[in-house]
Amino acid sequence: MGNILETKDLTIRLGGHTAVDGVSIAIQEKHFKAIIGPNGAGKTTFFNLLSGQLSPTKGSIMLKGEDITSLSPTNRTRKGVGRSFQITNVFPNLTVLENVRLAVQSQAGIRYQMLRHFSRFDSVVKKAEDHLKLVLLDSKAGSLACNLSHGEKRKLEIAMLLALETEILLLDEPTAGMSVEEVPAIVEVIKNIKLRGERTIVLIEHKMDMIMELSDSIMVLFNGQLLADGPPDEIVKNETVQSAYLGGLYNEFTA
Ligand SMILES: Nc1ncnc2c1ncn2[C@@H]1O[C@H](COP(=O)(O)OP(=O)(O)OP(=O)(O)O)[C@@H](O)[C@H]1O
Repeated sequence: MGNILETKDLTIRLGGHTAVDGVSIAIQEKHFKAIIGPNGAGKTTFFNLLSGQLSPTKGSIMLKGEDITSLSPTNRTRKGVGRSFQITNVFPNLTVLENVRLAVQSQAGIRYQMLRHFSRFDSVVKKAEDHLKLVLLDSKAGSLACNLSHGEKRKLEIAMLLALETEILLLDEPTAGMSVEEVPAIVEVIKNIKLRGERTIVLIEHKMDMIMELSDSIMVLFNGQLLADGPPDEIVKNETVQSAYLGGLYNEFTA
């Protein structure tokens, strides 16, 4: 399978600091890549560059061979690069199903005026229900989004991201802020998405057991630079990576 996403010498300076420094990677179609690195390594900044929230100082981003470096986030989503919604994109006073339905509707480009006939759009509802099943949230379809637990809200965000039907999913720490009990469910959700084999997934995470279980490959950022990129078993044995983590995240890395 060919590369779906590539970066070449991707670099950004922020406030006099090079947050991402000359990163060149290639991600194959349907691949599951994790991005790890100590706090401040540049992981989120790298994601912001991929999704278009930030523009690089130098370098380029290619999607299936097309240069998308100067495209807006919306246009990148249209082309197939989807990033998980933040809680702020969720309508708190709509039900879970209505939130996902609106995301499906926006992807399908159905016009606002047609919203009143929305219940007739069986296929839209069906798609929304499928996405909710995949994220194990179908039992909460009728609940108001504001009444969900933190973990359930993260699942809803993922369902809304799935609704955009992008080939690439960028998941930025989906377990952030979750209680220990909530984590296995989100791992299950991401595993389900992976098992469907339809998407390329790029995941930022700190939880090493989750990364080891899900990833085809792991890239390690350190001080904005690409320290290593390879299969999980190679990465955990990599001495440079181990010593980088000795700086403070050693326990996390070996957990
Ligand atoms: N807007 C900004 N202006 C100046 N510096 C920034 C800005 N955004 C990020 N940085 C700096 O860039 C570096 C990389 O930050 P980034 O948030 O990408 O790291 P990270 O690997 O995602 O960290 P964490 O694991 O803590 O989320 C940090 O030193 C951070 O302070």
